[in-house]
Amino acid sequence: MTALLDIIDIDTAYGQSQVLSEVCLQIQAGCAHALLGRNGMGKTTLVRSVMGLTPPRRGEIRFLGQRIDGLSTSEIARLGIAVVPEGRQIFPNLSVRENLTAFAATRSGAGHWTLDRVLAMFPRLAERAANMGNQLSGGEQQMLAIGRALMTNPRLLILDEATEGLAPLVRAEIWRSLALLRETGLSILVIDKYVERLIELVDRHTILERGRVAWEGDSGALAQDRALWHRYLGV
Ligand SMILES: Nc1ncnc2c1ncn2[C@@H]1O[C@H](COP(=O)(O)OP(=O)(O)OP(=O)(O)O)[C@@H](O)[C@H]1O
Repeated sequence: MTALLDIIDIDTAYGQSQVLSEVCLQIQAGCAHALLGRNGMGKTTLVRSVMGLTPPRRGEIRFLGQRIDGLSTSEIARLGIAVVPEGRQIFPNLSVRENLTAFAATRSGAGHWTLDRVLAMFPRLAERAANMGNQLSGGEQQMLAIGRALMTNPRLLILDEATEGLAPLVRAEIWRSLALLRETGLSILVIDKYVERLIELVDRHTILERGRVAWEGDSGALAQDRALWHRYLGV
């Protein structure tokens, strides 16, 4: 079966500084995958490699069988990969509704997300639909960033530190939304540090250690092996 995303043996560098070495990661359609590792281990760089922002120096990246390393970021996004970046990056001077509709895309066979559906998923955003981006709390901004990514009707949603800096109750709300998204069959790659929540949410995990894959396996195996958490995640 062709994988949805297939990262094959990539090396990625910033100038002289090589950050990723021989990284492989595969996500099947309909699956959720977590990318784990301590700070600075190369998780965001992997996302940048996939999106063509820092293309790999070696190796291949395939999406639905098609090679995407070498394509521009906008071409990759048009194929159906949406990223919710670290730091959210919503438009402060647009309303919630405008932030969402500015990104709407119709792609047959993928998702059919509409403004109404996104607002039904995030009732807090529905209440604040007319508010400006800069009037939202951190959690609401994060929901808006996820909603905006959904409006592109992605085949793969990538979330980089979606719960970073949020209060525990808001974080719980984001985790609930991600679980609902999973139930819709959306494929997800999530970077986060809350390994217990990730074990509940996703099917498979890849742990990066200094830019290399240190471990790969399913939630059952990661849940049982606390030594892995300690060695690679510092928890
Ligand atoms: N634009 C850049 N230029 C040079 N080096 C960079 C750049 N961005 C990141 N790095 C370096 O690459 C390494 C991996 O960073 P990356 O952001 O991918 O890690 P991460 O696992 O996502 O960590 P974090 O959780 O802190 O975001 C780090 O040593 C970092 O200093």
